[in-house]
Amino acid sequence: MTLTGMMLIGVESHRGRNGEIRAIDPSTGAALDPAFGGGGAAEVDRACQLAWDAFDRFRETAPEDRAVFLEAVARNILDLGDELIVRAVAESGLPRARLEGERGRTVGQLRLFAAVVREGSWIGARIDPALPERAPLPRPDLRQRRIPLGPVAVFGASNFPLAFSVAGGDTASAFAAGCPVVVKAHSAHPGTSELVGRAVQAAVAECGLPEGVFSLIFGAGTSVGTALVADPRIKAVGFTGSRRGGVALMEVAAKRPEPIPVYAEMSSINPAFLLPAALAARAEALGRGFVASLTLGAGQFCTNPGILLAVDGPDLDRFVAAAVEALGGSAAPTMLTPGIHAAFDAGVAALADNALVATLARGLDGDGPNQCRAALFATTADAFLDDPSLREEVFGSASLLIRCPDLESLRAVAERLDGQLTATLQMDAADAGAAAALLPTLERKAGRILANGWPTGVEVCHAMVHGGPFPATSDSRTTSVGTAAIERFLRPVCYQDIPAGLLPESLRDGNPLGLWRRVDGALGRH
Ligand SMILES: NC(=O)C1=CN([C@@H]2O[C@H](COP(=O)(O)OP(=O)(O)OC[C@H]3O[C@@H](n4cnc5c(N)ncnc54)[C@H](O)[C@@H]3O)[C@@H](O)[C@H]2O)C=CC1
Ligand SMILES: O=C(O)CCC(=O)C(=O)O
Repeated sequence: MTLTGMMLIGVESHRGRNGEIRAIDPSTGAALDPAFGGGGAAEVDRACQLAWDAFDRFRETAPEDRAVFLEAVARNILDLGDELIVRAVAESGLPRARLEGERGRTVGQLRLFAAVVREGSWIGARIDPALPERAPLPRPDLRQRRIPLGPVAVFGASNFPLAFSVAGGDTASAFAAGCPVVVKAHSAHPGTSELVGRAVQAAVAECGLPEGVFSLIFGAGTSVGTALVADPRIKAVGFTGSRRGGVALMEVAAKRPEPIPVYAEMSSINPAFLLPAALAARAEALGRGFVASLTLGAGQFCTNPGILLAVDGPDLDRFVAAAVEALGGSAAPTMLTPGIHAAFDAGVAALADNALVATLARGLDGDGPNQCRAALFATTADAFLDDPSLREEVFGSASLLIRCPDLESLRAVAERLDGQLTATLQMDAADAGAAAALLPTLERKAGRILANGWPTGVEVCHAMVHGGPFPATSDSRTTSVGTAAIERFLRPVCYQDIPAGLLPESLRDGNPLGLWRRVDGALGRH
């Protein structure tokens, strides 16, 4: 498919006139063709109007029809074949195998949400039949279901050009809920975005859905994203990116005459606790495992293990020696964009220049542009508690070890951490007491707590929580990965004494959709 550099507004392809966006191949620094025209207020207005016009029809599509649509999107993405992977490699610097895996995850997510839509429990049907004879007051007939919020603005993420981008988890979960989607493409991968966007656009047409179910807009600065979030027809936002960008969009959403929810996944340093018995038993293996997780994908995961906490002593020294050796031999992969590379270098330089921080190891230097030279630093618990700058995320393969005098101080540091996507316990049976003492703190701080693994690698499943208190996300009540992500885009409506003919199918007597429903308090397929 020839890339056109055009935005997709409903069924139309539309050339933007607000400046040009060109992808950069970060491995060479070369600008890639074609130039993509940036959008403006007119395109945002048109896409939002189409999305609004599509909403009432799309939200009442039968579950089977919506599932078929999600599956069509998945199939069309696969049908793009190698062209998609080649373009994504060129625009992101990520290796082919990683992008092939990410495509599999993207398609798998869409299909999983198709299964969720068919299964139907997301509708949350509840029925409390009327009790006309109840004394002293009769009870009316009350029926509840959940409906989608409305059109959703989705911001593609730079670090997952497929799985967190145009047809990524935010879009899949919004479609599953019945929300039209307007995507603001990430300017780092406009070609990948156009290809996937065309796959979605084609699926909308194939399934006979209203054109406004999907639009894709480009924009180099912040104005397109700001206008989108401010638009009164947009009712929720999905975002993965920087804390600054996420907070800016939260403010735009909060200042609207009608504020809307923003589900922003932003910044997390993902503490890993190396507990004493685990260190004593396998310090060297832990050191190597940690470096493998830290350097995976040039550390460009929001789940990257950015700080380590352990009680100081000879076992920790063994861990450090193994980690230093592994990290010292680690190659320098290409980072996603020149901007992300510059931010990484600045973050590493700030740590290296901090008088309270020691540099333990640096990875191998690269010989091309935008390469990530991994870094491991160490500091003390007191220094970490005194200097808030040490709690900031350095996006890329950089991590800070906090040497604590004892378990009590390790807990005190944990207590001062900001909200996190993950918290990791490296523990053996003899660490159970220390782990139990940490757990209440970790539950308050993190969305996912894991033992004896590393936080990179997020399973897409029903029980996953990829979320957490601020600044990990803007709303700790939800997840952006896994089937529970659909909850973000739904709200309950109660129907009181509404005549049977006007009730939605999901709430009708006889359960025509065969849903699990809570009837008079009892859950069943009735
Ligand atoms: N924690 C995480 O998962 C991630 C964190 N990052 C961090 O973000 C930095 C920059 O990377 P990007 O991916 O470009 O993220 P970004 O937050 O700068 O941009 C993401 C998207 O939001 C839009 N945007 C940003 N600020 C905005 C504003 N004020 N108003 C309206 N729209 C706005 C951008 O145009 C882009 O489409 C990285 O160096 C890294 O520190 C990046 C990717 C993932
Ligand atoms: O590792 C994953 O699957 C998710 C990571 C993520 O959300 C991110 O890096 O932005």
